[in-house]
Amino acid sequence: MELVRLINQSVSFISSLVLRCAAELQISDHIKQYGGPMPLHELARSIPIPPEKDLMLVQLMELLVHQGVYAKCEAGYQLTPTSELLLTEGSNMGTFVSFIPEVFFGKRFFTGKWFKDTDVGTVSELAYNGKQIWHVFKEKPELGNFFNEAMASQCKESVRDLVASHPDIFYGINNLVDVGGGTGTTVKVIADTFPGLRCTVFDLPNVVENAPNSDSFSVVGGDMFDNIPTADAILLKTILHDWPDEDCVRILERCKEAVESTEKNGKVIVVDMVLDAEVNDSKETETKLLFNLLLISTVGGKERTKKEWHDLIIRAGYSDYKIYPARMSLYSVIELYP
Ligand SMILES: C[S@@+](CC[C@H](N)C(=O)[O-])C[C@H]1O[C@@H](n2cnc3c(N)ncnc32)[C@H](O)[C@@H]1O
Ligand SMILES: O=c1cc(-c2ccc(O)cc2)oc2c(O)c(O)ccc12
Repeated sequence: MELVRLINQSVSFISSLVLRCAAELQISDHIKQYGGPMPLHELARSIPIPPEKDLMLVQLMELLVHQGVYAKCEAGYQLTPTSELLLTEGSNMGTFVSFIPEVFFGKRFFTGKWFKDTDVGTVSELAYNGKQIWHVFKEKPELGNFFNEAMASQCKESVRDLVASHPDIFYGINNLVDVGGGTGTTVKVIADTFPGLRCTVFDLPNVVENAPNSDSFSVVGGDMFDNIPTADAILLKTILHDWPDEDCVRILERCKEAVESTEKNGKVIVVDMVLDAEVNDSKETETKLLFNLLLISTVGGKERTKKEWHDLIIRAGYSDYKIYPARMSLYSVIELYP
């Protein structure tokens, strides 16, 4: 068993690559368009791939069926709720699963040498002359656009989950600013769900300049460490996990100032992982631990336990907070009250 476990883990990188391959070949879209269980040869011709590679496609599908990403019956391959998430006309998470950080940071990730090196800093700082990824993205817009699209492509699903599980969070507020909201995917879903709510996306100028023109939300460019537009509610969705504690305290202080300067009893809504929250699924804890390592190494952030969230919120001067358990996704909602 131990040997199998070790070998399994050492070849597990293939799982990420095969998933990326399925996304790039748009296998989910082809099966959906076929309209029923899709035989292998139909899938192969529809993609299309050269007939000499059919056998390779069989092996790829075998693994994905074994892992529950696709299903198979006698007549052919079928979608499962997991592979439906890759549908272009649906959640469209293809860009997210295609985001392989090696493209950004080279191969320095988690090598023994990297651990032993006296060089400290994130892999981004080591690969790009001491620069944080947010600055690299400004200089290399093609990398920045890929990252923003990857974030946007996982947003739809997690925000739909958020508004469905916790609609009450948005009741009674007139305006909301999504700080670090990228190109507006999150605020679009929120504004479409709550049409009376005025929404603004706030992010670095080089990011919001790529936001689509929309009647549903407005756009402001700026730096969240300097000044955040005032609002009844500030949303921080997967922002604080990018930063070490001292920076999070600064961001939370700016957010507190922004919600305190309105007439309403404002609040800050944090959407992020809670490492020791109740879990719905056995994969959840492992996924949180994987993300934790990813963030520590790429941006110098981390996922946090309930105690770490408590300490951060109190240090930033908030009087109270409430953690809502995650219902369907990895993310919990934490409401902060000034
Ligand atoms: C992990 S992404 C989260 C995007 C989005 N909230 C989501 O849930 O997908 C972090 C975002 O923070 C933005 N960001 C980084 N530094 C920032 C700063 N100093 N001021 C404003 N936004 C910043 C990035 O441009 C990026 O869009
Ligand atoms: O540096 C990253 C990388 C990711 C990432 C990696 C692999 C995927 O299939 C998707 C995403 O996500 C990040 C993230 O969410 C973040 O807040 C900062 C950095 C990164």
